[in-house]
Amino acid sequence: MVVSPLSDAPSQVKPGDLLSLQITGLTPQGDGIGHTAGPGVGQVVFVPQGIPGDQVEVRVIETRRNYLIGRIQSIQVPSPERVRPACIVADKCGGCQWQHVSYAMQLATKQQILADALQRIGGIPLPEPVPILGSPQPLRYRNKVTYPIAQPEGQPLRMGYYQTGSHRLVNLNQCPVQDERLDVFLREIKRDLQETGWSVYEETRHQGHLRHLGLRIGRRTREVLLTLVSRSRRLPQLETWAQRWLDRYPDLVGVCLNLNPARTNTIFGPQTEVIAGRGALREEFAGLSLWIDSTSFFQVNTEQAEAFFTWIADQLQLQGHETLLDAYCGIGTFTLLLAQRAKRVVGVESLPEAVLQARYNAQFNGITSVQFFQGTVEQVLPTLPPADIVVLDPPRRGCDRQVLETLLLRQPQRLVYISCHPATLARDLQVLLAEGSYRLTQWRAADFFPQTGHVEGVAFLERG
Ligand SMILES: C[S@@+](CC[C@H](N)C(=O)[O-])C[C@H]1O[C@@H](n2cnc3c(N)ncnc32)[C@H](O)[C@@H]1O
Repeated sequence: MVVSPLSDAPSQVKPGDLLSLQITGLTPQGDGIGHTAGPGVGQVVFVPQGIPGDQVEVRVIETRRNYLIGRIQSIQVPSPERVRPACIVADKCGGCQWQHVSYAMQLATKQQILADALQRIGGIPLPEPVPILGSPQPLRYRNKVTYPIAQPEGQPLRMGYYQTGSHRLVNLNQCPVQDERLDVFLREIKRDLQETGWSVYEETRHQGHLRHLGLRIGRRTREVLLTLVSRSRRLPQLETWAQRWLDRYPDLVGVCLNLNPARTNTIFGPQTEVIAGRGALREEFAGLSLWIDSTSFFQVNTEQAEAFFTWIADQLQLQGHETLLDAYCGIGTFTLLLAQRAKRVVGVESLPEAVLQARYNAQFNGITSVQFFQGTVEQVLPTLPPADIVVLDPPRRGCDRQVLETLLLRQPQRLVYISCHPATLARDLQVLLAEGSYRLTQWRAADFFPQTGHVEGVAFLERG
């Protein structure tokens, strides 16, 4: 039965019904949003692969209390923003969600996602649309990839990304969002891994060894670091294979082994050893020369991180006499950039190996006006002398409540909150703005992950 949305009452829709819909919204997960007719705007229908502007006929495959899920049967009128995906497995691979959406629409949607979070979760009225900094490259931007490996019984070894919402691997031979110089490693190392005869990890039984292949590239230096993640060291002739790869690829500077014996979805385990070559690659970033190892956090989109961090530093208009605290500083990427413009910068980071790299990077670049502390921001912040400006760049879960309370107590003149998750940014801003001691002076979105629904945001707060 085809149900016209104009005559349809929401409660009557059943699995199997056909609906004719106009798609008006897009979720970060890549689902189009439409509405049935009915009282008010009708019932929400999520339509995988639908995009705003599409007129579609969908088959209802699931009915829930508050929404329906429909599968596209036919696109009656395609949206002008619908584009041909750059990737041949875009409809299966869970790596990207928005390959079929024009880059202009991706940016506009990300602006809206950040605005919605700030307004609805943070209760922050926004007088104007949120500006956004688009990525210099919408494709071929990733400097790092980590591929799960699988080998179903009697079949060739597979390597790629999981299908959306599952642990079924989509086998890849190239990926249009990763640096093109990594494609050859993906193809040829996969072939070699099959030849090694190493047993591949099987997650349901927690058996086998080889789990992931990690690749990282210095976009400016071309240096590549290859990391195998394994449940144990039982990979016969690993050293021979590692040396063979170093001899074969002039840009490959090191082969590492990360041991992850746990039954977990977390990719890296706590221990990494260098099998051949070096354990870190060198990269040029905003006038700095950085050393980056295989497992520490480094922004995945080098050019965009450089543009965004430089823009943020420009907005601060540092005069050279300020003291700053860079909380959640990773390997000191932003800390060292800021140190070139301020009197003194302190970085705080929980991962010991990232702190070691940050200290080494400071020394390597001849920067003496920085100091790095290892520990959680919650623990370390109360012990530090006051800073004029505090930069926060926490992981997706946002700041610990204790961190926000310490900041409200200490009241630094300015706060800069950089975030990779609009919902937690909005939640934390609401706390910081609640008492009226801070006001929001500027905000902006940035696209670090084109072809996906992820969006970064930054908010500037000033005391008084
Ligand atoms: C989003 S990254 C930002 C890194 C850095 N600002 C950059 O752009 O390269 C967040 C960092 O916070 C660290 N981290 C996570 N929780 C932390 C905590 N409670 N205290 C200190 N650092 C933490 C992570 O190890 C990671 O390096």
